[in-house]
Amino acid sequence: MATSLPLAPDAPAPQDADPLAPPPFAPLRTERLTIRPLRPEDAADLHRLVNDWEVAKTLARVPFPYPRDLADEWIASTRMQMAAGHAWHLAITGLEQAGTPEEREVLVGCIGLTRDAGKREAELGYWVGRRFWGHGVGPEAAGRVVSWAFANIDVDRLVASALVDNERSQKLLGRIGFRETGDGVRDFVARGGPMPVKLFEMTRADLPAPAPSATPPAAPALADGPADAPGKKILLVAACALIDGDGRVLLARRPEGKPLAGLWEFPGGKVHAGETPEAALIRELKEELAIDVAESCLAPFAFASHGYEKFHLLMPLYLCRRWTGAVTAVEGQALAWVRPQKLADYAMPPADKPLVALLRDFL
Ligand SMILES: Nc1nc2c([nH]c(=O)n2[C@H]2C[C@H](O)[C@@H](COP(=O)(O)OP(=O)(O)OP(=O)(O)O)O2)c(=O)[nH]1
Repeated sequence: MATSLPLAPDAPAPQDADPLAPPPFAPLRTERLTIRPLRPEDAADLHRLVNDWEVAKTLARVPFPYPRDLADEWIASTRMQMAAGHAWHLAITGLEQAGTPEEREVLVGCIGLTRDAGKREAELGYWVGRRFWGHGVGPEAAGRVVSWAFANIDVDRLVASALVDNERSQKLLGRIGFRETGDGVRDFVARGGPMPVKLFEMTRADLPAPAPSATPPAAPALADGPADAPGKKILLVAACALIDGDGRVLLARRPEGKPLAGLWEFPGGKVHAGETPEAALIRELKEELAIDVAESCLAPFAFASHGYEKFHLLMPLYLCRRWTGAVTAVEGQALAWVRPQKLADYAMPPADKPLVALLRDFL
């Protein structure tokens, strides 16, 4: 169990909801678990599972014994914090007697992320009820939440801590991509004072690589690679800055499961073998945004040339002010119309940085 899951509503939910906060939380599923917002009717089960010394002693902010009323208060506070985009404290549930007529959902534990918007990071905490220990619930739930977090909330780093004597939790963090960064001390309410902990962190780069997609192959490498990176293939990607009548630029958020998930990008995609960049862009804009663009409306503007770890990206960027159809997030991706001066507020892939500066000056 990572220490920092607060189960006492000690911080009032901020009133100033962040405009980048995601929409209402859609339950996350794994092979055996569902991770969803806590509901008032979870209070009795939550209280029974967490009011257990073996669980409470590993959690920094959980009192022991845990008063029954606190479970109700805590659940109510989690809903406000989530609505404000400040913290996501969620129920981990599973199915008992799955596949039988007696099948029912049971609360297994809780998992939470608390965001520090200023630092673009969030802290992960979790616990699992004692009767569910030893079944891999922790890594299954935590791995899923970590992948969701990088794709959906504005963070570049996740942090966590675990008591020095809680090796099980330390191993779990390592399994899902966290790296140990040092030692610290945390106050543990139930222990009555400070306790030594190990500190952990992970960035987007520590996420396990997404499974390869089954899309048609990109255009073959144009050259064996630039001089600074022998052997690196060149990946040709066509991208577009769509500009609306108010001079705002469309950004799309890379969805969970893709490399660089959670970063905002110019719509577009890989140029397939035999395609021109313009044809690729027209296809991608139709597939991703349901709009029709004529080739004559694509104005070449600039290009990005950037060395990623496994390939070198060559990405022409076009400007487009005319299209037909309403811009629609066909793949469920988040979209944002952004004023050129505000583009730098959005975390984008490193290749895009020079393009953002050029657009700001040009538009
Ligand atoms: N579309 C787009 N891709 C970008 C930008 N900046 C940047 O580094 N890239 C990189 C991310 C990816 O490595 C690559 C685009 O590949 P992708 O996988 O998203 O392309 P795709 O839409 O064809 O995706 P898929 O069908 O293969 O899943 O280019 C950008 O602003 N827009």
